[in-house]
Amino acid sequence: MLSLLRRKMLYKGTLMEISSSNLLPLLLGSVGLIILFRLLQSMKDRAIVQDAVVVITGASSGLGKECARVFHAAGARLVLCGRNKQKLEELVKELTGMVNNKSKTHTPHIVTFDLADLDAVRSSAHEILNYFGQVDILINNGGISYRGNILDTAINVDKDVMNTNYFGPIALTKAILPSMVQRRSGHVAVISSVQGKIAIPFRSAYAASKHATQAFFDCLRAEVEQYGVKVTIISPGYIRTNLSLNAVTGNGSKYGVMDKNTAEGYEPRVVAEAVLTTVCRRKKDVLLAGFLPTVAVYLRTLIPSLFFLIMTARAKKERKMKDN
Ligand SMILES: NC(=O)C1=CN([C@@H]2O[C@H](COP(=O)(O)OP(=O)(O)OC[C@H]3O[C@@H](n4cnc5c(N)ncnc54)[C@H](OP(=O)(O)O)[C@@H]3O)[C@@H](O)[C@H]2O)C=CC1
Ligand SMILES: CCCCCCCCCCCCCCCC(=O)OCC(=O)COP(=O)(O)O
Repeated sequence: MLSLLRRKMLYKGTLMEISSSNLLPLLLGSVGLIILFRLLQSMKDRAIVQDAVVVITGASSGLGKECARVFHAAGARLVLCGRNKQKLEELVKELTGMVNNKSKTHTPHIVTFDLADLDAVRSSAHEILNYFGQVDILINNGGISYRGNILDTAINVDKDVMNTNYFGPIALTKAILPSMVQRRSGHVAVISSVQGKIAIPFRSAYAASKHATQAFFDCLRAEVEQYGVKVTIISPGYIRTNLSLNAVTGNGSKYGVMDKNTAEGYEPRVVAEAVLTTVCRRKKDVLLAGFLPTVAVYLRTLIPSLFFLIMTARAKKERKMKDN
């Protein structure tokens, strides 16, 4: 007992010595080590992406556009997908005009198709494979949101949202997957949402499409791991993009409002960089959200009755605000 006490004092004595005379060099050394570690990790990430064929859907705006910037800078051979050819061409112009001293960069290739048109999705996948011979990383990002009350929403709106957010991405994945399995290599990433893990009122079609996405890609991960194909699901909270402006309402019209939550959301650049590191580090499932949404996700699993109460109160509050 006595010897233990003495050792403790000695330990404390050493600490005191360090804190009084050597604290600054120790701190500087630790910071230096952290910086070196980060630098080595980012070099490793770049090496994975350098020259890789990376397909990004929804590359014409928001998160997809930012992912294009980040992956291009890291040296990827990009395939930029979307419906708007002009916007994609402007992005290619911007990317090819960028000066990059860190990586060898490539001129991106454009493929236009509507994710809701499954035949177009399949033929575009074949076009990409014919052109590049392979896809190393597929980033299923393109999507649309929804604002509406279930009672007033036409079933065609639910179908449209499901086609764009779920059937389109899974059709693209299924068309590209056999070539990945054959090569015993490839990575499928999907941008889901916090709403793929919890359902919030007045987002039924969107939350349903993201829950389906989570389920499909969880199944896929388990099924293709043995073939060397990796699957990553990224579920962000609000991001400052045009998502709410482009959202569809219950009667199929455009919502056209920049919501406060969206405007105050994450910078797309921050999320795009997280997508790069998440994919490079082969993470399986990543929630990119603040404190409250994270608590809400845990609450949904651990105390569902409380979560449902909170959501009912939220629906009541939102309806009241709309009525006033
Ligand atoms: N912003 C946010 O708060 C959050 C967004 N997300 C997810 O991030 C992803 C990207 O959205 P974000 O950047 O925010 O929103 P944007 O509206 O800015 O971008 C959506 C992209 O998807 C494309 N797209 C939409 N519909 C179709 C379609 N039918 N066929 C082909 N492409 C289509 C658009 O291309 P175009 O119209 O030019 O064809 C556009 O490039 C989505 O999956 C979204 O669910 C997840 C969590 C939070
Ligand atoms: C301390 C205990 C309190 C616990 C309270 C927890 C309940 C808080 C509710 C939080 C709800 C968060 C919703 C987040 C939604 C989100 O981030 O969605 C991302 C999107 O995909 C945005 O799409 P949208 O079209 O809805 O803008």
